[in-house]
Amino acid sequence: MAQTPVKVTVTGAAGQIGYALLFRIASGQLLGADVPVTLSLLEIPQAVKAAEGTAMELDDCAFPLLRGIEITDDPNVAFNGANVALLVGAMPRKAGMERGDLLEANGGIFGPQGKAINDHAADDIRVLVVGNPANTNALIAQQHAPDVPAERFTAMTRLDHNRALSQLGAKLQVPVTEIKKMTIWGNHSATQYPDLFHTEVGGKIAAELVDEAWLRDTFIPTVAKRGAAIIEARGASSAASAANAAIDHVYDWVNGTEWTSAAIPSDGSYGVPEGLISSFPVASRNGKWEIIQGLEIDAFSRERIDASVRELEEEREAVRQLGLI
Ligand SMILES: NC(=O)C1=CN([C@@H]2O[C@H](COP(=O)(O)OP(=O)(O)OC[C@H]3O[C@@H](n4cnc5c(N)ncnc54)[C@H](O)[C@@H]3O)[C@@H](O)[C@H]2O)C=CC1
Ligand SMILES: O=C([O-])CC(=O)C(=O)O
Repeated sequence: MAQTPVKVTVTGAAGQIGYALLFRIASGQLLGADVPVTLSLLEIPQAVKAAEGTAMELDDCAFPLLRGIEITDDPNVAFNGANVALLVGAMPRKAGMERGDLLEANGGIFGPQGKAINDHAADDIRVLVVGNPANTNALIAQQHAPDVPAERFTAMTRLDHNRALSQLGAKLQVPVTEIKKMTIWGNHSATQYPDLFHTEVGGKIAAELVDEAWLRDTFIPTVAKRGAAIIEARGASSAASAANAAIDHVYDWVNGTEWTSAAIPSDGSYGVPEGLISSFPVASRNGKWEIIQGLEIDAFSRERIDASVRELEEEREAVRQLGLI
């Protein structure tokens, strides 16, 4: 019997990440080379025409797995029956905007989208928030979806994870495939903590293979500030690498992995207050993320995890004050 296609909804579909993402989803890289998909493209009214142009190009690829494309400016339509939702569309920070302005603008986007997911998505809906500030946008959406299991709302730190793999691989002159157990903790922001104290290369702990000054003064800031460095170099924020990370996140969530990084609702593990959507070392088993337990956290790591978690708490408090959750 023919397999029912999986409905994948992408918001901000006409944006630069959307353009890098949709073709890869349609080609089977998001879920697997044997899984048919339908795409639902959600945009604001002014960008619907551009999304239609992207849909024309998707048609022109004649992807064997692509069974339909829907384009809409109505979240209730876009999320109706959705199995996977990639929330990419967001208001980017502009000159003169404070964090609070950004949180408020995005609350207006992610609250209604969370509600539409709650009311219309399929029972197995999985949500990945890419739009910044990703962790707190995910929290806002989740808080508007009380009927959806809380752990189905996640935010993307896989790009940070991949950046960390690449930086370490270059430093040690090893292929990224030889690096195991990389971990990003905390917020997808400059306070994030890429942790090499549990990372293994050839069976050795990575932090012991590099000098402390490089770890502290080069590796951590390079990974944490890579987004800004890309903007500086390219004149636009990361797009293909962000789309690639979104593909990695969902593929591993659905198909399983023994170790990666994802921002998922905290259950209180490692002193991260329950409910915050914070990045952890995670495995995925039977389609569910699990926080990897039992890691020793030394004072160096503790201080950095706590700083990033504090920022997440401040963001949560700010959106509470704004009445967004
Ligand atoms: N978590 C991560 O690692 C990363 C996150 N990002 C974030 O991803 C977001 C998207 O980035 P780009 O694609 O480069 O931006 P972009 O500006 O090229 O595209 C955003 C699209 O979202 C649409 N949009 C705005 N409000 C919407 C709404 N309410 N519903 C549906 N669509 C809406 C816009 O019309 C636009 O087409 C930004 O917030 C960016 O900061 C970017 C890179 C990495
Ligand atoms: O920094 C930005 O604005 C885009 C982003 O999230 C990243 O590249 O990590």
